[in-house]
Amino acid sequence: MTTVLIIYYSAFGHVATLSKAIAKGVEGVEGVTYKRVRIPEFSDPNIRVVNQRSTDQQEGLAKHFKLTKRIEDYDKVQQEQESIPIATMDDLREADGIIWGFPTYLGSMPGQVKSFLDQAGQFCTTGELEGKPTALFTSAGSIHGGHEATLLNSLVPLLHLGLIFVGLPYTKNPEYLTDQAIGCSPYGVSTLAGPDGSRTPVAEELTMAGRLGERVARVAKSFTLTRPFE
Ligand SMILES: Cc1cc2nc3c(=O)[nH]c(=O)nc-3n(C[C@H](O)[C@H](O)[C@H](O)COP(=O)(O)O)c2cc1C
Repeated sequence: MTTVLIIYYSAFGHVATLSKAIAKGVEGVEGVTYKRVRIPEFSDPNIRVVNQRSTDQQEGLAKHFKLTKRIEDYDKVQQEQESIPIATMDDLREADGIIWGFPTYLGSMPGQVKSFLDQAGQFCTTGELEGKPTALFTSAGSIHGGHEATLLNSLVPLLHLGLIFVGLPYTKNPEYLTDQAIGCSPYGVSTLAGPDGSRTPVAEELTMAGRLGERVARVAKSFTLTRPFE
């Protein structure tokens, strides 16, 4: 059996929702299963972004663009995810394919994810992840907030690890060829949380998320059978 690892960090649940849609796509491929794990929050509460704003800011841009929603929402999402296992280095070793998901923070990956990836730096020298297919998904506050930039710049560390990037091609994903503000692009899956975080992933984004899972699953299965890099 081929196993695709879906590894994610989510503060307010948008990325967690996408991870479930991706899992459905993976398990739709015969002979492939998935393991869904989460990258943990920083153990020091003082450096968690969610704690930066203890009171609502009612002035200027902060009134419109709420980077962090209410702490109650954050706590609820974290509780819902308690049953999801914490990601380990062995999860990466054992997977035949790896799909990474995280919110867009300042047009890039959150520190929690970078910190986890830095631990995985050991695999640059051992080569244990080389040749495994990989893909990315993210959530951003706004259509112009850098979801595509995040997917693109997050590819860099994955290439250092020798992973083989799988995107989301045009002909199979006509939904993103639109003038409507929805996520997803050739670089991977994305959703838009909205400036106040109230938007949830729409049907088109969830459909494309499933297709990305399916695509990685097909490549991983094929690599498992043919072992092209051995
Ligand atoms: C520190 C921080 C930085 C953020 N930076 C961006 C950004 O650069 N662009 C953007 O569109 N949204 C930005 N956001 C909004 C998040 O992307 C949004 O809350 C996220 O998509 C929600 O995903 P989640 O529900 O899985 O946590 C930022 C949020 C935080 C907390």
